[in-house]
Amino acid sequence: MAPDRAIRVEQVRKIYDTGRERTEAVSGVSFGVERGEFVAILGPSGCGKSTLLMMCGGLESTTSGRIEVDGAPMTQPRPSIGVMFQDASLLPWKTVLENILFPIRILKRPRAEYVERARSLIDMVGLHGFEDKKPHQLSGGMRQRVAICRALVYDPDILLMDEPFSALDAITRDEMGEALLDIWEQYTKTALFVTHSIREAVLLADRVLVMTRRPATIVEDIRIPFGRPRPRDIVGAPEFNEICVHLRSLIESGQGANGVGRRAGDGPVLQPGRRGA
Ligand SMILES: Nc1ncnc2c1ncn2[C@@H]1O[C@H](COP(=O)(O)OP(=O)(O)OP(=O)(O)O)[C@@H](O)[C@H]1O
Repeated sequence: MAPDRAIRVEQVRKIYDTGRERTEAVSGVSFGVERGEFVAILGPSGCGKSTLLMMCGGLESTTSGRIEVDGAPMTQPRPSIGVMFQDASLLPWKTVLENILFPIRILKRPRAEYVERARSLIDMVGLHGFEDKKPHQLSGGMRQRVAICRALVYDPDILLMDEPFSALDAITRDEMGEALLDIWEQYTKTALFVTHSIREAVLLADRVLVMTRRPATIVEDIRIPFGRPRPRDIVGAPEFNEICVHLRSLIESGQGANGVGRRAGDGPVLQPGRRGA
């Protein structure tokens, strides 16, 4: 395994068997994520994206295949992996600061060493002055900002995010995308990010994996040609739009089920670099 490969997924398959019903959610998926890389997973609803993410976090078992994180088989959750879900799931009786510091308590780390980091994350996501508020006093976007801080406070190497902004309105969602870009530029982590939003995937990611309908396989692995720091106005560039259109057509066609997928290393379908990104 390449030393800078943070996540390696090899021929992973997942069948949910409830006794009465067998559902093949993921079928023979393979990919790698380099250290410091931000990889988005896009695909139709119900295709198995969350299942794949949970398996990478050790929160769900694989039926067959292998997942390695930092070179070791992934069998159970680890402190080096932070997770963030669609629902912020904050503790309603705790303040913003205490919610952010909650993982420190769970991991039995010395709280005093993390308070400053928690406060700087709070500032970074624009929540300065809200440290002592309770979740019900915050908007949905603010709660998700708290959840980002909570996922990052103990400095995990890898962040797994499952549609973290999908419950938000379009404007707040854009703001959250920008907040995440800001954070990324300061604390580069390895990230696996599940989203339904093509635009969000192209704005945030270094690579986008496009999945087919269930059982999910990867139909395309495309490298996003925009560097970092990523200009916020990139969303208005014709090339940005061109990539989005291409991804949309792939998802809508649902093509590739049990077929051969493309990898970023195979050469970009769009060859965007040649268009002077
Ligand atoms: N615990 C479970 N038991 C049985 N079936 C499950 C379980 N979790 C998920 N599934 C099934 O596996 C399939 C994939 O679900 P998953 O949540 O991974 O898809 P998804 O792509 O993340 O969906 P969405 O985009 O709608 O959130 C679905 O058919 C779902 O019903």
